[in-house]
Amino acid sequence: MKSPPRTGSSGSSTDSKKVSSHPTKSGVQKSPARTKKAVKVESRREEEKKWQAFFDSAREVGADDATVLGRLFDAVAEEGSTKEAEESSSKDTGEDSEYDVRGLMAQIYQDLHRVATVQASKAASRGAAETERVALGELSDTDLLLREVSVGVAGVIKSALAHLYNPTDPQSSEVWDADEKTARYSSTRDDASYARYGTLAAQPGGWKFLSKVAHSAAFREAATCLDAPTWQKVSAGIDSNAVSLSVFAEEHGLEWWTEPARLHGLFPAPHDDFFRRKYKPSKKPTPHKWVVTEKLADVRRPTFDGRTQLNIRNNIYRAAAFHAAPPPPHWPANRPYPEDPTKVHAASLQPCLNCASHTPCACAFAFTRHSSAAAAINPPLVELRAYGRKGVGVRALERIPAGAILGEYVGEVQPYDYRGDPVYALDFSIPGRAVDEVVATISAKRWGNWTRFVNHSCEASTRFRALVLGGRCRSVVQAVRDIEAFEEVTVDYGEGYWRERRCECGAAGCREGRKGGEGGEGGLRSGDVGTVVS
Ligand SMILES: C[S@@+](CC[C@H](N)C(=O)[O-])C[C@H]1O[C@@H](n2cnc3c(N)ncnc32)[C@H](O)[C@@H]1O
Repeated sequence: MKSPPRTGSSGSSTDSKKVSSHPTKSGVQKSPARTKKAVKVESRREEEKKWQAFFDSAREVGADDATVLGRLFDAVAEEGSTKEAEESSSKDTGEDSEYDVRGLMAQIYQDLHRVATVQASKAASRGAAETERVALGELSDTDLLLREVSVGVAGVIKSALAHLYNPTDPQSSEVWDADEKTARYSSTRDDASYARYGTLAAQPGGWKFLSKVAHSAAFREAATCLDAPTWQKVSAGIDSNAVSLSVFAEEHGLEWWTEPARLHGLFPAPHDDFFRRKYKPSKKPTPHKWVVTEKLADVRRPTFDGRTQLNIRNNIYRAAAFHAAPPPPHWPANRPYPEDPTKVHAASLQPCLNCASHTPCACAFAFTRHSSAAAAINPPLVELRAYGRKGVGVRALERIPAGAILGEYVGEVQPYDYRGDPVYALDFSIPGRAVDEVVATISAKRWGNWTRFVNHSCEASTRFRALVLGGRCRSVVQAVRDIEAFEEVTVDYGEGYWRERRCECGAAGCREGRKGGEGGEGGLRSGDVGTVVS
């Protein structure tokens, strides 16, 4: 970021200092705690993998609900007996075998994202050929997945209605049959999920929330399969993230109202109030439009200087902003000025990340969530969230692996000495040249994307990296280590940024603690922002 302001996006030439120069990164002070934590995280990941594989097999295309549930129950029973054996041996090591609530929560966000994406691709491909195939009974994987989801959502809503009609006797086998609009006997009435869904629906805004979260298979499976104490923990997680989950579903364009609308006639007053507003099919998804407030209880739009901050995909260059500006001291002699400094002029020092060409090319980032291609942006599931005195920050909603490029830092391209943005201005130097050879400023105070909200930490989880792609010089945000789900994503703004400000990152190695000490403010050079650990 601009240190008071001038720091800089890191150039490759100075990439590797921070980790080794940071005492706490050596792991010496923290190693016992970290080791224990690492073991726990690893076993949780293994557990996650196992469950994912098993959910995938249980959800194999074409399996009907009864089959899927049958497999789930079998697997849970099997899991139970293995766990018992594991628990008796883990007592020796003093480790607990707690249910991974965090992993489940992350899976719910992933499920909602996946369904929204599949719905969107389905909507985009709706055409004569598709209609014909469906008429012929040739259902695609997408159709089958969406069908499975709507059956699941309808099941959740009907169960919640059943609880509503008969809440007092959870063991009663008389249930409300939504299709026949009558009470009938069911062998599944003792399924705890009725009361669990019913309780969620009974809260203010509950039907709407339930209709959204019901799109997650992990949520439905948890509500059906978990024992009471575990469900209590899970529902606490769901309750405290209800606003976040709800906004996430909306922002990703999840079409959540179809099933409740279809079952509209079953809702008794006053619950049918829920349908007063007519929901329209989703517009374009608009991720990162809202900030979830600190207690995760509400949302607001992000603002700066009283104006709403808006999202863009690419840098905005206005030639007029450069006409009166002097050329930067480091502007290459063989290049005309003014000119868009982010453009590759004739031959770039660094080759294109994708095609290795040094001359301008037409490559573009592949926006693919789990691609390992060098030129892929893996847009992570993240949300904007208020973090106390630090203001808006970014919360990871899934685990992000080290090395992933998370996004490009974009904004308005301004001259190198621009002073109109004291907060979001990022120094921009040509990739391959020294980071302090600043040739432009990327100002994101009004236009930008979620990366502008990444707060600083002296033990950051990402770094700024300057690179060339598709005839453009770019600053991207790249993970320098694995980032856990629900952890705040942070970056190091560089020493200069904090010379006249107070860092509140709270990291053990925070430079704030060294200020005024033994003159320890030196050390890291501007833009010296860590190395990728992969
Ligand atoms: C690039 S912005 C990050 C987004 C910003 N928090 C917001 O609300 O829009 C940088 C500003 O965030 C705040 N900030 C970020 N990291 C901080 C930290 N570690 N300690 C204190 N304030 C921080 C400071 O106000 C800083 O000028």
